Parts: sequence; C-alpha cells; structure tokens
Amino acid sequence: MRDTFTDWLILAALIAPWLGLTWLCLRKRPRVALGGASHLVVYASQTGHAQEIAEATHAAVLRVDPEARLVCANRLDLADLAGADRVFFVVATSGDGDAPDDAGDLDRALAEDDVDLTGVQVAILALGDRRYTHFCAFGERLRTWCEAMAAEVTAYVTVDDLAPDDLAQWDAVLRREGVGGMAEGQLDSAPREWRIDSRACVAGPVGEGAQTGASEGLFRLTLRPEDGLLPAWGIGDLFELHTPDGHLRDYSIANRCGGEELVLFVRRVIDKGVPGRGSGLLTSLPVGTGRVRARIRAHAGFRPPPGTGPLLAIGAGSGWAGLRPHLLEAMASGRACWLIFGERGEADASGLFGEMRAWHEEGRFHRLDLALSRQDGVRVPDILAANSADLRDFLTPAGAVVLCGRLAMGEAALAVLRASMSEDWLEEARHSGRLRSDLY
Ligand SMILES: Cc1cc2nc3c(=O)[nH]c(=O)nc-3n(C[C@H](O)[C@H](O)[C@H](O)COP(=O)(O)O)c2cc1C
Repeated sequence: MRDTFTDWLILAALIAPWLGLTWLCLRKRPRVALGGASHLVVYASQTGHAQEIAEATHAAVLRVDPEARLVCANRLDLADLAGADRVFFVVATSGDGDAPDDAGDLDRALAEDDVDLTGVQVAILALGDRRYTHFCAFGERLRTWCEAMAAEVTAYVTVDDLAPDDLAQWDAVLRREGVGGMAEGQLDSAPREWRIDSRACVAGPVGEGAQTGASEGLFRLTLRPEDGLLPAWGIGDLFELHTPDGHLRDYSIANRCGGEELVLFVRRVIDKGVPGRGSGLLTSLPVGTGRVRARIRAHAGFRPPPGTGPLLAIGAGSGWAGLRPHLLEAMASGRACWLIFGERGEADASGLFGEMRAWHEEGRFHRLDLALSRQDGVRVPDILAANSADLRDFLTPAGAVVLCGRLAMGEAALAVLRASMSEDWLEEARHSGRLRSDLY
C-alpha cells in the first residue's frame, strides 16, 4: 500500500510541469508575429536630438504597429518594458558620461533594479561625441543592463556628433528589423538660408584682437531668414547651424519669438589656432551679405519652468543667450527674477552688462549679482555659496531655477545649490521642471 507521502509526491510531480507552463505563459504574453507585436520607442535626450530621432523612429514603427508607444525614459515603467516584444531605445549621453536629465530614474534603475527581459528584442541607438572622455557611456550602460536582464540586443549603434553615416546605420537597422526607414521629412523642416544683419563684440577682447579675429570674444548677432519669413520658436529653442562641411552646431536663441529678427550670442572659439566650425563662420562672415544655413530646433528640456513663483537665473559667458529669453518671459509675466551671472571682467564686458544693469535699474529684477572672475577673483558658485540663506528665502517653496553655460560652471553651481537647498529640493525641482539646465 502506498503511503500518503508517496501520493503527494506523485501529485506534485504531475502538477509541477503544468504550473511551470502556466507561469511561463502568464509571465510573458506569447510573442506574436511582426505586425501584431507590441513595440516601445524610448528616448533619453538632453538637448532634443535623441527625442527628435526617437519621434522619427516612432513614426516608422507606427507603420507596423499602430499601437506602438513613444515614451520618455523617466516615464518608462519596467513592467511595460518586460511586457513589450520589441523596444527601440534612442539615448544620448550628457554631462560627464551621465544620463540626460530626463533619464535619471532609468539610470538609477539600471544600477539597482532587476527585471526579466527574456524574449524582449532591444535595439539601441546611442548618441554621443568622441570629444568627451566617456563616449556614449549611458548607451553602453543601457546595453550592458539589457543583456544582463536577458534581453536579446539585436542592434547597438553609436553616433558620433550626429554623423550622417552613423545615423544611416540606424536607418538600416530599422529596415532590417522590418519597420522601414525613418519617415522622410520627419526630422523636421529643411534648413534655410539666414542673413547676418548685425554683429557686435559684447565681451572679450576689444580693439585689435577682435578685429583681426585672432582671439576669442562674445558676439551679439541678429539674423533674418533670406526668404523674409521669420519662423516661430519657443523659449529655450535652438538655432541649428549646418556648416558647409556637414556639421551641426547648436546656439540658444536669445530672444522671444515675435520680433523682426533672431538674436544669438556666440563665443568665438579658437582651438589650436583654428576657429570653431560654427562660431568661426558666424563671427567672420560679412555683415549684411554673409549667409548661413540653419533651422530652428525645439528644445523641450529647456522650456520655462512651470508656475508663477520667483525665478533664479544662473549663468556665465555665452550662457546669457539661454537665460535671456527666460528672463524676458518671466519679467513679462510678473515673476520675481534674480540673476547671478559671471564674466571675466567689467572693462571688456560693458556691452553685455549694459542690458542686465538697465533691467535691474528699471526695477524689473529683484536682484542682480555679477561675478567678475579675472577682475575680482569671484565666480558664480562663490556668489551662490555666500548667499545660501537668501537663496533659501527666495526659492522656498515655489521658486524655480534656470541654469545655462559651460558644464564646469553649471556643475559647480548645482553642487552649491544642492548644499544650500538640500538634495531632496533639487531632485524634486528637477522632476517637476522647476529646475532647468542647458549646459555645454
Ligand atoms: C554638456 C554636454 C555633455 C556631454 N557629455 C557627453 C559624454 O560624456 N559622452 C558622450 O559621448 N557625449 C556627450 N555629449 C554629446 C551628446 O551626447 C551629443 O551631442 C548628443 O547628440 C546630444 O543628444 P541630445 O540632443 O538628445 O541630448 C555631451 C554634450 C553636452 C552638451
């Protein structure tokens, strides 16, 4: 006679495979053929290129899956990722090998979370620039994680400084994967011809240096489209210059839409005696007849912070271009504005400071602090550090921050802000869009 224990063993042996099979079926929806599969396109973008390419990728994927979803990395639910059949990631690297601001949560998840991606096909387009030490570091972290989570990584394409040949590889991946190439015309309007109407050196070398163009200087330019029609743009948007040798260079548009012209502030960059590809062109072409090809590119990550609370604007040098339309908008809507701004010295930057001082004297600023690094040895982070109590009074509870300029200045400023306001405040402000930065 069999004992009860043996009965249980036999029963368990019979049930176990059935339970296992059921679990497998429930855990993942069965994979379906192309056309019925579920697709996700996920982007992580600091200055908008990855988002734009993801939108074009999404437009292509929609042709095979009308339900395909386009998601910003921070809004990506890992359960959705595990439940998808195919995922297309388009991710930039920012900072010093960091994830863009809109992908901080995903980057943390890569470090901390496990999710079973068995059966999920993943293609990754990583945008970066080989001039940075950690080329496509975020894309690389994403790939490593996907592989560790057992996803099938079907393609990993890196793009150096938006090189057209690299982007063509992504197009080839999409065709190979059966979703077709990126929709023609999806990457927004073609560039048009712009005429340089005026140019003045507002900071940096004056006199001989600026005239011969042998050394740096910050220039204010006004431009108009050759066809006379000024296109619309939003605050934070970029003027994307297409150089004759096929490179793209972004410049913050420094005025609000609606006037007669488009304003840029361009630092003339000289590297080993060679003027920068874009800045060299903009600062040397003849005024009145000089023409460049460019288009306006949306920069969703640097739109005005929501709300009506006070606005702290922090920047230095050419960062003025990014801050200026934010301040114009904030002053027009009655927000209290505090500007903390850095340049080398007073003597050679009067053209730049004139406007800031005038706004302050007219009572349109709550406060203006200038950090003159070569003249007084004071930098932007020093001003922030010396005023932490005032910062807390100004920014609590509903204040917002816009930050624009070189990466090193921006990171140092953020570190002081973090110490003054707390890590939680900074994280919450970033999440809610009350902290916006455009660093380069
Ligand atoms: C402030 C800044 C930091 C960057 N850091 C890196 C980096 O560490 N590694 C890299 O490969 N590319 C880096 N890049 C280059 C960007 O990844 C590249 O320009 C990309 O096309 C930007 O895409 P996005 O417009 O979607 O943000 C950096 C760009 C900027 C402006």
